[in-house]
Amino acid sequence: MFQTNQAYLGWRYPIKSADGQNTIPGCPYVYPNGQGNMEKFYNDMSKKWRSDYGPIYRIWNGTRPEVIVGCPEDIKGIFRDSGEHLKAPDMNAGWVVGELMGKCLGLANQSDWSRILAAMAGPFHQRAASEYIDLMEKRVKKAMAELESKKDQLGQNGMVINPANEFLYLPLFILGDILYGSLDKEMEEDLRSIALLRDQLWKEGMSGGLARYAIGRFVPGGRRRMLLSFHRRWKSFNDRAYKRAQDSGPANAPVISMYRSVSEGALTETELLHTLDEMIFVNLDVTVGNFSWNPVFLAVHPEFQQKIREEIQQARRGGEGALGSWKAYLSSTSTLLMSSILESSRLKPMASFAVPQSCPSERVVGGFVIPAHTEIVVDTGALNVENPAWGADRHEYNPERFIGKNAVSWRYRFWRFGFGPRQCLGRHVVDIMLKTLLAEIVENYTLTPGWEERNKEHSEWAKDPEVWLNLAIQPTVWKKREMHV
Ligand code: HEM
Repeated sequence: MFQTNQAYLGWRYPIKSADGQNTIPGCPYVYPNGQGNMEKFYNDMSKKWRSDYGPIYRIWNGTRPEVIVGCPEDIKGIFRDSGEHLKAPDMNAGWVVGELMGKCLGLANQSDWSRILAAMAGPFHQRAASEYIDLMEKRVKKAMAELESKKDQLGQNGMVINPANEFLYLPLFILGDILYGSLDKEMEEDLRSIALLRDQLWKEGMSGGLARYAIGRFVPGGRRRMLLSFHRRWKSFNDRAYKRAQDSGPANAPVISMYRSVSEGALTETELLHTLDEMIFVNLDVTVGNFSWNPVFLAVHPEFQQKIREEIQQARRGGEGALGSWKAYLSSTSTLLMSSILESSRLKPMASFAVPQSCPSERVVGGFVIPAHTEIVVDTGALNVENPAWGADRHEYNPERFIGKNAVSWRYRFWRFGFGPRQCLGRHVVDIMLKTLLAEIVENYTLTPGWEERNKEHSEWAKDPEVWLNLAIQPTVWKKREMHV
C-alpha cells in the first residue's frame, strides 16, 4: 500500500526541473501523516532535510505535497503577489484544526480574504498601535507585580524565570482588552479556562491520524465532546462580551463593529469566531514563543542588556538623543530595544516552517517548475540564519546589525510576519507589546543564564518539544536592580 501511495502521489503531483529531466528531491510519503505536522513542527527536521535534499525539496503533509524553499530570490518570485495566494485548507492539518480556525482571516483566500480583512482589521492599523501603550503597560506591571509576589517561592537572590510560564496569559489579556474593552475578572478567568481546552484540541489537531482524515469526524468519543464544548463556550464568551460592550463598555470596543458586520451580512458568524480565535488563541502561542527567546539571549549577552538599559534611561529622561517621550521610544522601530527583538526573532524564528500557501500561477523556483496551486512553505532558518547575505557573523547574536538599516533592505530575506502585500495583521500591535514587556524587564532586572551547559551554541539550545512553535525552555535568573529596590 505504501509503495502504491508513493507512486500514485508522485504521478499525481509531478514537479520537474525546467528541462524536464529531474524530479524535485524530497522525503518519501509515510502513512498516515507524511512529514506533517509532527515531523515538520514538533520534531523540527529542517536542518536534516536541508542537508539531505538541498535548498528546495518536497515533503508530504498528509497526502498533500509541500515544496520547501529558503533562498531570498525564490521568496521574492513567490511572495511578490502574496495577496493573491491561496492558503492551504485548514493549514493542511485536517478537520480538527479546520473546526477551530478553518474560516479565519489567515486561511481565507482572495475576495473572501479582502472581505474579512475589511471587517476585522480596524483595531490593528499602524496608527492605532501606539494608542494601546497605556493599556499594555498596565497589564505588564500587573504581571510583574504577580511575579514579585511569588519571590519567596522563586528565591531572594534572583528569581529563576521561564517567561513562557510567567507571561503565558499576558498577550491573551492585552488582546482581550483591545478587542472587547477592558476585561473584567470573570472574563479573564473564562478566557484562561477556554484557552486550556483550546490548547488540548490544538494538540490533537496537530498530531494527525483521525484528527486529520474526515472519517475521524464520525468517531464518537472525547474529541467530539471537547470540540462541542469548546464551540459552545467560545460563542457564549463572545456573545456575552459583545453584549457587555454594547450595554456598558466603551462604545468603540471593536467587538461591536465586528458583530455588526455579521448582522449586516458582511461576515459569517463562523468567520468572526474563527478570526477571533486566531487573534486570541493561535497568536497567544505565537507571541509567547516569539518573546521567550529575548531574555535568554540577553542573559547570555550582558553587554547588550546594559546598552538597552542606557537607551531606556535616556528615553525616560527625555534627554538629548532620546526620542522625545516614552511612548515615542516604545513606538520607534530604530532603537536597540527593537533591534534586539528582531535579532532574537531572526535566530529563533517563531516556527521552523511558515504556514503553507500556493501561488495562483506556475513559478520556476530554484530550477524547478512549481505548478500553480502547489503549496509552498518557507524554511525560516535557511532564510534568517544560513543565508550568507547576513554576513560572516550570521550565526552570532548581534542586535546592532539592524541599527541604521531600513526594513526594505531585508524585505525578502528575513521571515517574521510574512512577505509582500499579505502579512501578519497584528504586527504593529505585537511589536509594541513585546517592546513594552522587554523594556520593563531590562529596566528592572539583571538577567543571567539559569541553565546548565551554558557554553552551548544557541543553535544547540533545545526548544520545548511539547509545542509546535519555537518556545524557549532555558530558565533565566532575574535579579532586581538595586536602584529600584
Ligand atoms: C510575535 C508575534 C507574531 C508573529 C511572529 C506573527 C506572525 C505571523 C505570520 C508569519 C503570519 C502569516 C503571514 C502570511 O500570510 O504569510 C501571520 C498572520 C496573521 N497574524 Fe500574526 N504574528 C504574531 C502575532 C499576532 C497577533 C498578536 C495577532 C493578533 C491580532 C496576529 C494576527 C494575525 C492575523 C489575523 C493573521 C492573518 C493575516 C492575513 O492573512 O491577512 N498575529 N502572523
